[in-house]
Amino acid sequence: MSQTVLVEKNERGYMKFILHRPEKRNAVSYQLMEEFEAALDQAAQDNDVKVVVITGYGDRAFCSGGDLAEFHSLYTEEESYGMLSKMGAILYKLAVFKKPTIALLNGSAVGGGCEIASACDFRLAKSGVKLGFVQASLGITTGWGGASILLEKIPYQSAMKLLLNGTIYTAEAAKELGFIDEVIQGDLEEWERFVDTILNREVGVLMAYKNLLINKWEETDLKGRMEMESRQCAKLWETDAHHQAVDSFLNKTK
Ligand SMILES: CCCC(=O)SCCNC(=O)CCNC(=O)[C@H](O)C(C)(C)COP(=O)(O)OP(=O)(O)OC[C@H]1O[C@@H](n2cnc3c(N)ncnc32)[C@H](O)[C@@H]1OP(=O)(O)O
Repeated sequence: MSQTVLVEKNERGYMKFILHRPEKRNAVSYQLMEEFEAALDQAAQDNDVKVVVITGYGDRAFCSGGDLAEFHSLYTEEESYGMLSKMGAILYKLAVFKKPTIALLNGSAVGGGCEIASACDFRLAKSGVKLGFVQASLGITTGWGGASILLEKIPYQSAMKLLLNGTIYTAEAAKELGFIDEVIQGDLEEWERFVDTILNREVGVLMAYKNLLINKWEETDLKGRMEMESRQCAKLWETDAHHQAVDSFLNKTK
C-alpha cells in the first residue's frame, strides 16, 4: 500500500507534509489519518523543525475532504461519529501544534480539505484555486471541528458566509473574506518568501507565541466545542439528505 502522506524535511527549517492520494484528489482515508498524525508527532519531536507546511500532491487538489467512497459505508450516527471524532482529534492536535503551521493550497480544497486548512495558522493559495466548505450542500456540517476552529480565526460574518452557503469560492474571493492570507501568482514555490522572516526567528520565540493561542483555546475548551461539532454532524450524517447527496456524487456520470 503506498504512502498517503509524504514527509519532506527542508534544511531551511520547515517540514512539508504532502497529502498523497492523487487518484482521489488527496481525499482523507483512515490510512491517511494515521500517517498524518504520525507526521505531526515526528515534526513535534524534531528540534530542527520550526514550521510545518501541509500541501497536496500534484496540481489538481490540496484535499477533497473525506473519502466519500470509503466513508459511505458509515451509515448511522454512531458509525460516523467514530470517524468524525477520530479526524477531529487529529485536527485539534494540528490546531494546537506547538510551532507555526501553514496550509499551502496547490489545488482545490473542498469539505474537510478546508477544515484541515482552517486548523493551520496561515493559508496560502495558488491563484485560481477553488475552495469551499461544501458540507452544507451534502446535508451535513463540518464534522472534524473545522467550523469551531474557523470561528476562532476570521470574523464570524465571513465564517458564517463560508459555512452556510456551502459553495465554492476562488482563492481571491476567500482572501477578501480573510480565509486566505496570501494568493500566490505564478510559481507556487514563491510561497517560501512568506516564511523567510519567520524561519530566521528562534524556535523558542515561535513556540512562545503559539503557546499564547494554545492557552486561550484550552481555557475556552476548543476541544470540547470541536467534539460537539462532530456529534452534531454525526446526527445529520444518518439523514436521507446526506446519503442521497453522496450517492449522487459517487454515481455521477462524466
Ligand atoms: C467527512 C468530512 C466532510 C467532507 O469532507 S465531505 C466530502 C466533501 N468533498 C467533496 O464533496 C469532494 C467532491 N470532489 C470534488 O468536488 C472534485 O473531485 C474536486 C475535488 C473539485 C476535484 O475535481 P476534479 O479535479 O475535476 O476531479 P474529479 O471530480 O474528476 O475526481 C477525480 C477522482 O477523484 C475522486 N474523488 C474526488 N473527491 C473525492 C472524495 N472526496 N472522495 C472520494 N473520491 C473522490 C472522484 O470520484 C474521481 O474518481 P474517478 O476518477 O471517477 O474514479
